Amino acid sequence: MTIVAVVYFSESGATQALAREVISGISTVEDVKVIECQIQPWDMFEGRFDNDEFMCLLDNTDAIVFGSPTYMGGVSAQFKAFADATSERWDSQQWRNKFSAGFTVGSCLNGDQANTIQYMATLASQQGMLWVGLDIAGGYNSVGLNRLGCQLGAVGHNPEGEVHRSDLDTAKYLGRRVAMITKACALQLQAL
Ligand SMILES: Cc1cc2nc3c(=O)[nH]c(=O)nc-3n(C[C@H](O)[C@H](O)[C@H](O)COP(=O)(O)O)c2cc1C
Repeated sequence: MTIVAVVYFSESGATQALAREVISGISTVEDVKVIECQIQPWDMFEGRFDNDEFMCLLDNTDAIVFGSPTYMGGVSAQFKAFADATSERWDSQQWRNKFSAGFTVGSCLNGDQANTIQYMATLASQQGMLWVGLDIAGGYNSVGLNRLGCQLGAVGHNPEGEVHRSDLDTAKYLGRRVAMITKACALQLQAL
């Protein structure tokens, strides 16, 4: 069975709302199992992410979707601590050829969310993973998906505590896209 994990940090729930949409998009694809992995404050020890069980779960996946709020134009410290912990998989390129994608949310309409997604794509590349962006031209979707025009991943705007409906739907679309691509290619990639 194809397994897709959604790894995210969320403090006040907006990134979690996007994560739940990504998960619901993944769940629309038959024979794909989804695992929700939320980075918790108690996973941090002296500034480092330390949760072996969490990391081992991710080892056994075909794809990992990353999520973080945008903090000061980048990922949150808690997500970065998780990213730093993946360095233990880096030297052996243990996560090579897993698919990956990313989502984020900020309280500004253009609060440098794209920079957060760019970092996630860099992390994925460092791990030899394959990045899946959006195949939706911003402003050209009949139901308003990708209204913020970021094709590298799903970006949300959370002006007053609630993520815009169209951004939630975009996250769901991205989850389904990752699941479909992963399901179609995972076996061939494992053989490489
Ligand atoms: C320390 C900090 C830095 C932030 N920096 C940004 C930012 O650079 N751009 C932005 O649009 N929003 C920024 N925000 C707003 C958060 O991204 C926004 O509230 C988001 O919805 C939080 O996600 P969460 O509800 O999953 O915790 C910042 C919030 C905090 C607490």
